[in-house]
Amino acid sequence: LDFITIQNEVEQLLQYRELTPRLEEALGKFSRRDSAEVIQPVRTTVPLQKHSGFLGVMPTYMENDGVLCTKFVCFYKREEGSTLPATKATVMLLDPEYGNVKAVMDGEVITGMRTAAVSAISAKLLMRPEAEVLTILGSGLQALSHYNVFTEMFSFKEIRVWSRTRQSAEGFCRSVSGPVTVCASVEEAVRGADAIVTVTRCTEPVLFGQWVKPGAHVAAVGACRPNWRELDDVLMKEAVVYTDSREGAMAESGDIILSGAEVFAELGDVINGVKPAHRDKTTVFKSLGMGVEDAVSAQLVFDQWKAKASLP
Ligand SMILES: NC(=O)C1=CN([C@@H]2O[C@H](COP(=O)(O)OP(=O)(O)OC[C@H]3O[C@@H](n4cnc5c(N)ncnc54)[C@H](O)[C@@H]3O)[C@@H](O)[C@H]2O)C=CC1
Ligand SMILES: O=C(O)C1=NCCCC1
Repeated sequence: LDFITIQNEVEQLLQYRELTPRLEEALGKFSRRDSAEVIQPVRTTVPLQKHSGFLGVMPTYMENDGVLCTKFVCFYKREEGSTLPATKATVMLLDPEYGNVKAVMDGEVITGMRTAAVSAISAKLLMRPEAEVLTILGSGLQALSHYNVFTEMFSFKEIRVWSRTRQSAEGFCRSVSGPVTVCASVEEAVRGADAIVTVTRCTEPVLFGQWVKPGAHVAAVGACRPNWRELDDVLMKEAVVYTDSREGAMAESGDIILSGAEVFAELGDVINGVKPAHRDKTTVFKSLGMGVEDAVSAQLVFDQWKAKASLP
């Protein structure tokens, strides 16, 4: 086997049931900073000024696991009303011994599922167990993958969705089954919510601390540039802030850099038992996305693909 391209099959090959435990393990490995486990530099970002976008290159090597991977992801601000996707990604698996490409796969499903699964891990660790109300701000690709994994892993009594236009929030609700309601404003959507997922392309705060119930858990997924925001200073300063990578957060998260909020821990520190999970407090998990998440996802896709094709 020399080189394969796995495109549309990724969706069939990747299941949260198998992916989520691998991601949890990978987050723990990353936070140990052992170079035999994970080498993952902060992503290199090249501005695509003419197109209001960025190319992110995300290499990762997991020596003990024999996994060498890189993702290329372009992400864009996009004009209001644009139907073009916010991100477009390709994932490449390489043989670490010879350097040859083992597989090239479409990164859209991987990016959607691994990001949502990591947010769900943050909720498993940091959300109050009696949580009943989930709010999703945004109605795009990440909103759907977050809806799917959060409803698979938890039993919310009520799910609220807000989007910039009522039409897109209604379209989202029609595309899923379950107890979902459309909210007319962010305030209406988040007041009283136990868990809040922010998956917007906004560059100014959309979620304000004054509306957030004390003890709620926020998984903040958008605003991945140092001058972009989704959350306001009040929320960032009142909450206990967790992230996927401290270095990534200090380089890329406008919510952390501009608010001056302190990062309390990485999710991996909680998984490794070296930092506590403050479930009793308001918590923010600031997600930037990591190459190691793509690496374990791509390896899982590759293993499943090989098993399906009955290859050695
Ligand atoms: N942390 C991570 O690992 C990752 C983060 N992302 C980020 O997550 C966000 C969502 O990604 P997708 O769902 O793929 O995008 P999408 O384009 O499919 O959906 C974006 C949503 O944001 C809304 N939106 C756009 N501009 C807005 C504004 N100014 N205010 C409020 N809402 C606005 C859109 O109406 C839409 O509902 C993006 O910011 C993306 O860069 C994406 C992939 C991974
Ligand atoms: O990790 C990723 O993949 C991304 N993170 C932030 C912006 C778009 C893609």
